[in-house]
Amino acid sequence: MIKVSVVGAKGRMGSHVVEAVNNASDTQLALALDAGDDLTQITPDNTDVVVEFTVPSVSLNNVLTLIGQGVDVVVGTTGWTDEKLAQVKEAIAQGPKPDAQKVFIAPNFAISAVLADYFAVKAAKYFESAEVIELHHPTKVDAPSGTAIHTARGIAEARKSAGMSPVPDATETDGGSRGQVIDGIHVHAVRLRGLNAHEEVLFGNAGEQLTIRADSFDRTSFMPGVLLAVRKLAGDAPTGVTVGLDHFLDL
Ligand SMILES: NC(=O)c1ccc[n+]([C@@H]2O[C@H](COP(=O)([O-])OP(=O)(O)OC[C@H]3O[C@@H](n4cnc5c(N)ncnc54)[C@H](O)[C@@H]3O)[C@@H](O)[C@H]2O)c1
Ligand SMILES: O=C(O)C1=N[C@H](C(=O)O)CCC1
Repeated sequence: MIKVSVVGAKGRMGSHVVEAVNNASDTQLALALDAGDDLTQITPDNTDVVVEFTVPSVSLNNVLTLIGQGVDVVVGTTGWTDEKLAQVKEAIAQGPKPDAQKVFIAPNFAISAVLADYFAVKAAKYFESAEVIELHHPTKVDAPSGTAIHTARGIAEARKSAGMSPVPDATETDGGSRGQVIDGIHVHAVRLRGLNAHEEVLFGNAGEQLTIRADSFDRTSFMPGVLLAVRKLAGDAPTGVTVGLDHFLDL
């Protein structure tokens, strides 16, 4: 049995993870902690893998504490920047198991979203224009979504590798309506009661359009991906920091 502790266990995602861990035949719940709890209760004696779903403002500190505790961590919380990832790598190097520590971070655990992201990166070099629209429930604290940032960066990277020019855009007045520009790609965030987690990637050429869309209607959609990551970390996942569930899929 894989012993799993959950941090952020009372949250929308964390409570689903507790249920998924309790229901899977190869995992068992160790500790379920939330704000105000002492994370140093989590040790290699009681926990094989920690799943962390909290809020972007606290996640880095939680991960640094858990690395200090010598436990492997699956992170679903958003808000990861290159600077934060560098701090995680440094903490691993200075931590109790620098050669064995595993930290896995995924902006999205839903297979639909991971595939949409993957297909978007493949399509990127074939289209002059690209924009990302993400649509979420109105209780989400961050915008744009971590998934949309990841998608925009992937599209930008693919365009750069293909030697493409910036996306065409003659906008002279904006007022914010063109969204946030991430590595040259416009990202638009919609917050609407009734939605859960959705993303559309729009690609355009003269006379044609490709739309790639992923819809997570329910948070249960994230749980197979979370359990896959837990099993990989308890098994043959690479050491160090890995970002993106695509690394654990046969793509
Ligand atoms: N990767 C994915 O597939 C995926 C899917 C959905 C949500 N998310 C992300 O997961 C995060 C959580 O989303 P949510 O909807 O569950 O939020 P939420 O607000 O429902 O839950 C967050 C939980 O974290 C707890 N918390 C706050 N500070 C803490 C601390 N210092 N230590 C421990 N727990 C603390 C809160 O009390 C709360 O219970 C967000 O960043 C969201 O974008 C990722
Ligand atoms: O509900 C959320 O919050 C979600 N956050 C992630 C993101 O920001 O990309 C994944 C989708 C759901």
